[in-house]
Amino acid sequence: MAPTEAFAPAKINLTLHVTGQRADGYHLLDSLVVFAGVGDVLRVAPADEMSLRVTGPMAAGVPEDARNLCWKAAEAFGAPVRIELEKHLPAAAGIGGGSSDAAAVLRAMETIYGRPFSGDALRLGADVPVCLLAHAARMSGIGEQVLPLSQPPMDAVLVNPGVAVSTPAVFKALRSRDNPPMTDWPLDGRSDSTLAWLRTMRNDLEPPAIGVQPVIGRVLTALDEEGADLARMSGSGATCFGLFPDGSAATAAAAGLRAAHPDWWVVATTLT
Ligand SMILES: C[C@@](CO)(OP(=O)(O)O)[C@H](O)COP(=O)(O)OP(=O)(O)OC[C@H]1O[C@@H](n2ccc(N)nc2=O)[C@H](O)[C@@H]1O
Ligand SMILES: Nc1ncnc2c1ncn2[C@@H]1O[C@H](COP(=O)(O)OP(=O)(O)O)[C@@H](O)[C@H]1O
Repeated sequence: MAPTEAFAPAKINLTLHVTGQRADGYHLLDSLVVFAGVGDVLRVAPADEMSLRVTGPMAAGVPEDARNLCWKAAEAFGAPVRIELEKHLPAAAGIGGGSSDAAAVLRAMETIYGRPFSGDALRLGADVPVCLLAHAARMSGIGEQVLPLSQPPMDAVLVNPGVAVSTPAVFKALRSRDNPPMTDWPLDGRSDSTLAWLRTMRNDLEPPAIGVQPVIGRVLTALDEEGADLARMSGSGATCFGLFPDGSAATAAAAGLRAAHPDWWVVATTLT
């Protein structure tokens, strides 16, 4: 039987407000999440026992055993499968690579076995519910509340400076845990009003992440210098995104960033 293919797009937090902390230590979030055109590719097929092979340009260091979220997702679905993960996204990068991979495995298994995933996606990771939706959404709670919304497509450049960032370390370095939630966003679907609103929003994890990895500050400056309308970090970092007026401006900015920083991961893409 031919493997079922599933795409695992990069998750981008256009905003990430930390609004409180639960007694168990998890933080309450209010985040506008979108998905990029770039991502990992999963090939999943039924098998007698679980196996995982990781290939692709970003495979180095990604676990090929039960530590991988893909493996955990298949176990949660409840059937052994053979998985090939073609890794294009940097890991530990604030773009939900592992979570999006896990969600793609669940989607592929839903197709293969003809039944919906009946487990709790949140138990796999706080980002897995929104990645299972794979559509623009307001994410709240600790990640379990996901409200789909329509969002004008945005031309963007994603930049990762090649440093892995630990999500718990960034949350730990956060100074204020009780910050205001997002305000209501414009409903007119216009790119200019969405951009103006986004500029007034925040990623509360950006200052602590810059404290942990100062190169993130240099990425944001480089995106500003390439003419981004808005430059901000995604998730707990270190990947940052720049929003550009159109696709050709994003492509030109990406070329400039690659020339100046050949060791950085730089991709022009569309966020939807
Ligand atoms: C910060 C976010 C924003 O979208 O993205 P990433 O930076 O991971 O991409 C996510 O909330 C991360 O989701 P995910 O990476 O799935 O988190 P988990 O594995 O569940 O948790 C990793 C650790 O992050 C912290 N954590 C995570 C989510 C949350 N709402 N509060 C937390 O305090 C906890 O220290 C937890 O032990
Ligand atoms: N499928 C996967 N892809 C990448 N990393 C994974 C995967 N499964 C487990 N991991 C582990 O999870 C950690 C966090 O990776 P990732 O999900 O990409 O980061 P983030 O939570 O910042 O978006 C990595 O350090 C890696 O060891």
